[in-house]
Parts: sequence; C-alpha cells; structure tokens
Amino acid sequence: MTNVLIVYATDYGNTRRMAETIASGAMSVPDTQVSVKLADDVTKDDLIASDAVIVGTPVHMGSPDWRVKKFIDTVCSRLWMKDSMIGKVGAVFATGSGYGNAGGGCELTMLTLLNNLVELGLVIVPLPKNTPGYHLAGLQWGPYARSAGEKMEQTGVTEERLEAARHHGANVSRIASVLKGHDLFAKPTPVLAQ
Ligand SMILES: Cc1cc2nc3c(=O)[nH]c(=O)nc-3n(C[C@H](O)[C@H](O)[C@H](O)COP(=O)(O)O)c2cc1C
Repeated sequence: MTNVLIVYATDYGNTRRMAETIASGAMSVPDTQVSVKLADDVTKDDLIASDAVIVGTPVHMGSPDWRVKKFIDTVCSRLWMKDSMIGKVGAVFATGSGYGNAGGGCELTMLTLLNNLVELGLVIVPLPKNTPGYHLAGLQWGPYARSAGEKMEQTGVTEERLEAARHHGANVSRIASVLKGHDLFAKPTPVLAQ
C-alpha cells in the first residue's frame, strides 16, 4: 500500500477543492491510501507514515499561507533535523486569484514550498507540460488553479481547472509506489556520523 498525505490550508474552500481532486487522482492508482489534512492538524507521525507528501496553499501576498509555513517550521522541521523524510516523494499545488492575469506570485509560492520539501530530502514530482489540463491550470512546479476570472470576479476553482490536479495526484502515487521501500541516497560513513 502506498500512503499519500495531502496537506493544505484554506479560507474559502478553493484549495480544499484542489486537495480533494488531487486525492481522487491518487486514489485512482491501485493500492493507494490517501489522507487529506489541514496543515494545522498534521502530526509528525502522519509524515513518518507517508510515502508521499503533497502540500498545497492559497497564494497570500505572493507567498504561502502562514498555516502551511507553521506546519513546515513546527512539524516538518523536527523530521528535517533527524533526516526522517529523505527519499520519500514530494509535490506541491496552489490556488490564487492571479491579479493581473500573470499568476500573482504563484510561482514564488510554489517554489518556496518546493524549497522546503527539497530541504527534507524529498524526491520532487513536477508537472510535465503535456499533462492533460496543463494549458488551463498547470505550471512545471505543479498544478496552479485560479479561483477568479478575467475581471477578478470570484469564480471559484472550476472543474476544467482541476484536470491537471487530478493527474498530479495519480502521478505522485505511481512514482511513490515505485520508489517506496528503496533506500537510494548515500549515507554518511560511520566515522563522519560520529
Ligand atoms: C490575505 C490574502 C492575500 C492574497 N494574496 C494573493 C496574491 O498575492 N496573489 C494571488 O494570486 N491571490 C491572492 N489571494 C487570493 C487567494 O490566493 C485565492 O482567492 C485563493 O484561491 C484562496 O484560496 P482558499 O479558498 O483556499 O482560501 C489572496 C487572498 C488573501 C485572503
């Protein structure tokens, strides 16, 4: 069984909708168990039990939601210190209103999260540009869905903007199932470890 943990924060439900869509994509892969949790509720044990962690956030002033950052600083950091997450799989997603139609900081937001996941030693799953739905809601870093329309009217995340997210979940699960159980990264020698 491959355990996929999806962590997110939300105020208005857009990022939750995306999290649930990614979960449905992951669950479409046989032998996958998915847990979807608010960043505030995730424990150290949730992370240890996972084979893949997918972190999502609304874009807030060009950066991740503070609750996601709190999760990184309080829960992930303890495992970072112990090297407990090295070799698991990681991925990100985001929603935003995208003021100016140029993303409104979504790339910086996703890169910030990816940087945190790389710090943990996770193997990152990107979103290839030939993914169905990429042209509407994709970036190479992961799915990014606008929750507003051309005139900044609040449309919510529409169904067509969720297609890439569904594939992202399935991609992560498939990749985690292949990597799971393999100990591939170099280890410190006993001398260096002392
Ligand atoms: C405090 C705050 C700051 C925001 N800053 C940005 C921003 O910099 N760029 C952007 O595209 N959208 C921004 N938004 C819009 C949200 O990212 C967008 O509405 C998102 O889909 C909300 O997700 P949620 O429904 O999961 O809370 C901001 C929203 C709030 C509440």
